[in-house]
Amino acid sequence: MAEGKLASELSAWSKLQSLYDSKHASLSLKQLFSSDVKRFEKLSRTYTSPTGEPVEILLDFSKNLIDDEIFATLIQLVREAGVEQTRDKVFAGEHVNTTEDRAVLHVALRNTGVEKPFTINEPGVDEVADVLKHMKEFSDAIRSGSWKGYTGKTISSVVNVGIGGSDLGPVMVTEALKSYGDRKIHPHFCSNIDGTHMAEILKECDPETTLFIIASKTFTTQETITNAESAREWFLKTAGDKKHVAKHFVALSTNTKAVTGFGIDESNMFKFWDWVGGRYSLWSAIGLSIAIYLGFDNFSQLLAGAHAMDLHFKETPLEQNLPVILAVIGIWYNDFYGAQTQALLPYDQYMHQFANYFQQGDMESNGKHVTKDGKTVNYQTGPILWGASGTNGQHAFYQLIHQGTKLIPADFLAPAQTQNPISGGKHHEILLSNFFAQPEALAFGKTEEEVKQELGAEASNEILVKSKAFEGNRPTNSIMFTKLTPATLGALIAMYEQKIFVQGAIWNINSFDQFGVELGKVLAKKILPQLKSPDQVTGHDSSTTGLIHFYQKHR
Ligand SMILES: O=P(O)(O)OC[C@H]1O[C@@H](O)[C@H](O)[C@@H](O)[C@@H]1O
Repeated sequence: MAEGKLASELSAWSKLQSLYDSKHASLSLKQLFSSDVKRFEKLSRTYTSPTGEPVEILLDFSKNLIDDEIFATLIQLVREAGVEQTRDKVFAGEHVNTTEDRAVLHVALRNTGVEKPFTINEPGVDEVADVLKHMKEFSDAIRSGSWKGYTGKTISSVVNVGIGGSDLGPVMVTEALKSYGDRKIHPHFCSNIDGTHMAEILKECDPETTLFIIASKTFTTQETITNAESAREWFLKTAGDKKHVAKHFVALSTNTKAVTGFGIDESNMFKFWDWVGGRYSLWSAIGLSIAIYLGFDNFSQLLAGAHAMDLHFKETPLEQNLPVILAVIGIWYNDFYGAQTQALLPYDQYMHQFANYFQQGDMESNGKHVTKDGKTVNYQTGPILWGASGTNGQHAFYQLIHQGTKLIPADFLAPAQTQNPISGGKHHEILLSNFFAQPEALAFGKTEEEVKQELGAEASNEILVKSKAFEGNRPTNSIMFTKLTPATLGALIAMYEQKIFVQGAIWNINSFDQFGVELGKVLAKKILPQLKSPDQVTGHDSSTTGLIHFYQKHR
């Protein structure tokens, strides 16, 4: 076990460096495939959910710049870094979030009412079932119409007011599982402090039929509290009496005092615990808007799908373990090839928020340069994560992935079955043909010879030949699943969560704090009162002062 060590001090790390040095110039996907007809068989894994609804996920990682020796050494790195021991500490409720002295137990949120639950003894874990029950009762009441607004009408708009982890998960999941949603209920998500966000949402809502869910782990986040106050002001303008707030405002939080201070009744508060990180909280009470929109059964399926992936992650040998494989492939490019980014490219329109969601999940978790022992790392940590849904990305940024100067490892994801087989399934076949074609083109490219053959008479135009050639050898993972069901989505999210965990454990950083977001918040609070007049603008550099003065002149 590697406590206290930088990843670069591990012997597998040095071995990977020398493998990179000796092999990278000659590693060719074309050659790797032609020399081994069983490459796909060897370098792909099928996940079958060990519990719950049947979920099948195929991870094909054969189109990566690895051979047997590199893959084995990457797995050795996981062992040497003590990832399995750290994983077991997480599941045992040890305080692996050391800077905040907290357990990290989002796995406990999806561990209730499932087959083969883990035994986790941490205060609060025994309350999970009660909160889920409360969420079920409440979401059922909203959906059935038995919960009435202050004038006796049923609820038709639900506005989740939250930001970061209290927004992105519900936004992504309600979009991804829209085909399971109740179209009589319109979900809205207000996150930005920009008044435009709330103002535009309120234009679509009626105070008599709108429920506001104030979602904030801390209940101190400036954006959320300000948005919540404005929503309450808007509501009271019509409703008049403050007693009506109880029918239209509920809170999701760990902070009872601040919730009741805001005027929300404790019985309308859905609690969670400090061992739930914001970016891992969609499984908690933060998922209330999901449960209302999809129904509690679908929400439970989402949780059960994630639990099944947790079981796989905890119990499957490293070489067969999906999150582990994704993690080490990512490290290979991030730390040895110098790749700066990682693209997530789902070929499913419902997943159009997936990359946005994991921008917080990955970048807030692993955007750290200090190890758990306070040392500064001498290697790259978290990648820049980005992406968009296919085929839209193809017509926008794929040019750079295919022919640009940067190496962009990319995960392609797609369902075998569409939820919308319009025009006899024609759309889905076209979509999937693109999903299959892009990784193939990226891996194998097109030689100048092939271009010349195609060009015929124009083949003597050397510039054209060079411009039309694709060098290939650009790595991808392809991830296919049967259909985007709630359980499948739960498994996919958990798979990436655990991938992020494995990478953080190898880099020996704390993936569960986020102090990097604090400084800007503090400075903004200092600046806010200074905006009133130019003579109050003090204590800044000339650039910041100049910008504030410009605003004051033109407001
Ligand atoms: O849920 P809260 O407490 O309002 O926090 C919202 C977000 O606040 C941000 O500052 C944090 O970086 C996120 O991790 C968090 O999700």
